[in-house]
Amino acid sequence: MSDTLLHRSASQDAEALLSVKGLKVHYPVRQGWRGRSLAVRAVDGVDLSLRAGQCLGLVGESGCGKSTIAQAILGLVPATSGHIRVDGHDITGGRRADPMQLARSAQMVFQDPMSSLNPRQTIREILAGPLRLHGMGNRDERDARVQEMLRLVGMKPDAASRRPDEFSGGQRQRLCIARALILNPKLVICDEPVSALDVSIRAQIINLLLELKDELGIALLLISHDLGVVEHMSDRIAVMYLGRIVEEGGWREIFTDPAHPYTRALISAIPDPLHRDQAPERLRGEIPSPLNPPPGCAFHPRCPVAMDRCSAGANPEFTTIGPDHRGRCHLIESELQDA
Ligand SMILES: Nc1ncnc2c1ncn2[C@@H]1O[C@H](COP(=O)(O)OP(=O)(O)OP(=O)(O)O)[C@@H](O)[C@H]1O
Repeated sequence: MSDTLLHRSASQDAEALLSVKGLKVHYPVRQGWRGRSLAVRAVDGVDLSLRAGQCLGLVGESGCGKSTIAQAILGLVPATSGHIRVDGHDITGGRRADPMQLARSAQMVFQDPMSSLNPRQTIREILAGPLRLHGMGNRDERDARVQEMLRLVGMKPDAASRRPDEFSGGQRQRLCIARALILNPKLVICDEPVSALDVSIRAQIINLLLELKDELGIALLLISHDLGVVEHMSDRIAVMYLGRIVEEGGWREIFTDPAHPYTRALISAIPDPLHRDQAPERLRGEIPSPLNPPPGCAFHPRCPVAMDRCSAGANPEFTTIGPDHRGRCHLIESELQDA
């Protein structure tokens, strides 16, 4: 890596609200009855960096390790190795973060707003719950904060005395967003925030998240297998395949000049004619098991342009494509050498 890039990434990290370095999360499993111990390499050496006011889209097929990264950032699964810093707090390396402190720094919006709100509680009780847990404010102050949050997410004041089943899916997701923001976190992880919603209201929730990001200066980590949503929301994108980032860069780099065959295949599957200047490169087969990843480049069995060297040796290292663009692929290495 060039000195300039090293310098750039060091200065980016200095400003980063979220910094993930060399993260591995391996789940131990046993094969068969009294079988040998194996490891599911759900996350296998991931670096990520995200600044305040920025949205980083983490995209990849189901099972590639996106949710495991989110859980590790929230301290819900232990890192096997590597480091995670959230808002200046190291939450790995043996010094587990104070869960209360971490909850004030990072919160999550889940995919399914139906199941993530307790149907027996009023919206006031649901939203004020985190404030009570953290001993913040008296009853009047908590009520005022609940009203402030309802306003922020575009809900009427009388929503506070109602229960979740009185609201539509889109309104419930607004309420989940209000609950995630009530402690004033600096990082919000959105795991498939619109995929359970009607297509007609997805844009409203996406726009709300973008407005809140700008208004509050929060950092958004958007997890999705839907590149259309990621394209709409993200400033930067990291494309993940079988536990590793295979390409990352700014919005423009990823969507106008995708370099990795996996990214190209994902983009060609977006149902938007603007991105279909070439015949779609359909992905062959299923994502392999992280219990037994393919040798060489893990993507080679499904890659439409795989070469002999892709199935041999180690997974490719990152190649720098541009100032804000890098990818792991032997083809990228060869193309840059030939250029
Ligand atoms: N507790 C666990 N024990 C063993 N393996 C697990 C565990 N949790 C997840 N995995 C495996 O780790 C891999 C990554 O899972 P993860 O849920 O992080 O992927 P994902 O990209 O978020 O998928 P999805 O989009 O379906 O949520 C998968 O192969 C999954 O089966």
